[in-house]
Amino acid sequence: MIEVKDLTYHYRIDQPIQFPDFSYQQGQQALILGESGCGKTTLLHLLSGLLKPKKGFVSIDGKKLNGLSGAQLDKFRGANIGIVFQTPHFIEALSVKENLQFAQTLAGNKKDTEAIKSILSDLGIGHKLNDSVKSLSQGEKQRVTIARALVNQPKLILADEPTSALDDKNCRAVVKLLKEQAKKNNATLLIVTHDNRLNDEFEQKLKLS
Ligand SMILES: Nc1ncnc2c1ncn2[C@@H]1O[C@H](COP(=O)(O)OP(=O)(O)OP(=O)(O)O)[C@@H](O)[C@H]1O
Repeated sequence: MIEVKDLTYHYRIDQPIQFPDFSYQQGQQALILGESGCGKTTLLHLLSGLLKPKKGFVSIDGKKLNGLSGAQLDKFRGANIGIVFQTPHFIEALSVKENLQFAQTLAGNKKDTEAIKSILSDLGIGHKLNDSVKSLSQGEKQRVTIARALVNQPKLILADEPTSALDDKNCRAVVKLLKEQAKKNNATLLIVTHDNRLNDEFEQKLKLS
């Protein structure tokens, strides 16, 4: 489903970041672990095509991201990849529903309020549908971030440190939600983190150094 080979990136040419080769099948769930600064966010941006590798490739469903133009990449990402970013960012002037509808439109899909209601209800925030995102608590914002990553039923879900700011209870809840939602859609789930609390939750682990 996803394959990474010879992947190298650098922000400064004298400081290359090399990543190990790996591949995961459709529906697999894995943790990508590593200390702060080792390149986790960089890897996630490479996997989603937000950064272009200096060497090597990322291939998703047999399609090498390097070969796609900017516009093709945007479309491919919208249709196939859901990203849970480290810090939630929404269009503040819009409601939860409108933010999620916007994500559907961006991916080239029709607005589907029923699908939005269903995901929000799975995430325990169905009653927040028409609320302004500005009015949400941090934990609720985190759930809307997850909802936005899932709303287009992506084949691949990438999450960047989704639990590092959460207490133990919410940490367990967010991991459970991500795993359940990925399973429901048979999506591949990759979580990059330095949160060791997630260690026991996943059989598949990849360590970056
Ligand atoms: N825009 C940038 N310009 C220059 N260097 C950068 C940039 N972004 C990241 N780096 C450097 O690249 C390395 C990897 O950064 P990255 O953010 O991928 O690490 P990380 O493992 O996600 O860290 P953390 O766990 O602290 O978020 C770090 O040394 C960082 O300082």
